[in-house]
Amino acid sequence: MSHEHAPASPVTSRPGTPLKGRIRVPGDKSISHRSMIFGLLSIGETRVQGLLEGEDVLRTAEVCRALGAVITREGPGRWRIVGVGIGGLNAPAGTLDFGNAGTGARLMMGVAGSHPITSTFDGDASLRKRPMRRILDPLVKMGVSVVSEAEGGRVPLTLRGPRETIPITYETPAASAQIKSAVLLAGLNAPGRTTVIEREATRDHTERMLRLFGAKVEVKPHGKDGRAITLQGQPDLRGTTVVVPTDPSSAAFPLVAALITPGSDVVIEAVMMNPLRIGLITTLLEMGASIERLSEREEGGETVADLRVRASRLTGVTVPAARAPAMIDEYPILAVAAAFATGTTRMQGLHELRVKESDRLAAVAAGLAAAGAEHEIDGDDLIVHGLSGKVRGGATSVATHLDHRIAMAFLIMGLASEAPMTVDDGAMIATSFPSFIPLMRELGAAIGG
Ligand SMILES: O=C(O)C1=C[C@@H](OP(=O)(O)O)[C@@H](O)[C@H](O)C1
Ligand SMILES: C=C(OP(=O)(O)O)C(=O)O
Repeated sequence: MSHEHAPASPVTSRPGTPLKGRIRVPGDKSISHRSMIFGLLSIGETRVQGLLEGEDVLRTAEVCRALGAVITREGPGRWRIVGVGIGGLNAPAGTLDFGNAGTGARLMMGVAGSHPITSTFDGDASLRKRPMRRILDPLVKMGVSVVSEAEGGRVPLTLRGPRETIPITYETPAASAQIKSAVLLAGLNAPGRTTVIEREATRDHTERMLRLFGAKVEVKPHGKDGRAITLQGQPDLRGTTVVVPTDPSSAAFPLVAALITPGSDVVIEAVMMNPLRIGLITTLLEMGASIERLSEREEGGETVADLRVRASRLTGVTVPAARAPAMIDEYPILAVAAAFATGTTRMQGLHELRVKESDRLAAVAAGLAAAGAEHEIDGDDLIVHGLSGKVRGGATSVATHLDHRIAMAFLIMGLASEAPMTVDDGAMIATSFPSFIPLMRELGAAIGG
């Protein structure tokens, strides 16, 4: 059953030698999901290089197959998708099971919901707790019927698309690339112009990929930090080649590991430097981190850089709420860095963390407490009082709540704390970063089951 998992597998990390070497993390999860979805919605063949072969993306691939795409794996990270084109989706035979993947589920609600088919969405126990009303509200305005849903707009839920989808102008109620993308993807099958207004700019991978596949998209500034994105509906998307740059949200883990483990000197190769994704690097530089951006170049339409990271004395800072969209998935690992810093780090405006794979504010606070790291939650702010490099560690079972980023963050903590750290379940790491443990071991980290 989709909402059940194999028995938990605990993982332990231990303090050891400095981290040394060069690694390259896998492809970006956001772009990988989207490359499958755009492949499905195109006519002809799409070839993907550097796809993240994590469980979340593989679920999206499976769903694209159920909707009619022919998808083949041609080698490591190399995939071929033959799409059905906008308007051409097949009615799926069974439930669309997204496992742990919020991005996959929410974006595909826009895709399937805007077609005259009935589709049922489900996922694991974590996905079943996450709010979907934020996607259903705009889709209903576009003419989509929500046939049934679990209490409070959660999966399992069933959508039926209208004969003709209605183009809308919609202002997103939260800074969320998933909401923006669901509406734009639904707008692809609506005659006329669909506009999404966001008060704060969020990751722009959907807009970039729309253009790459041949859609007309206008992006205008809106207010102080926002954008208005307008799409001309029912374009002919044409299959193309997608080169997936590496995932800065995965690079964040070895990066912080090198900063907090004394004597470390590591290069993380070809990290995607999309400005809407690198709020963590900005923050760590403000904290005094030694991070050099080397050999900047283009890969897959994005700037990438090799990051040379050396162990550093970090100082606490205030992270403004306005930076949250550019580092939304990085707060758990920033909280770990902050525990090793000198002074207090205040991370402001973290309400969206409560609706991720777990309530990440609560999960981070519990993990910090188990490791003897001082912290407080003040409304939507997380405050960590740094221990100047001397974190006790020694937690014997940090509760990960089916959340990959909680698992990885506290395993990184254990590389530099005084006593080892054990997380209750490492299985979910495979959703976004299946090679996390082998790559960290390549750098000399002591992490094991
Ligand atoms: O659009 C995307 O690919 C993502 C958007 C973010 O979610 P929200 O849109 O809910 O902020 C992020 O947390 C998630 O990991 C990936
Ligand atoms: C929030 C995340 O992903 P998703 O919303 O796709 O489950 C994440 O990867 O940290």
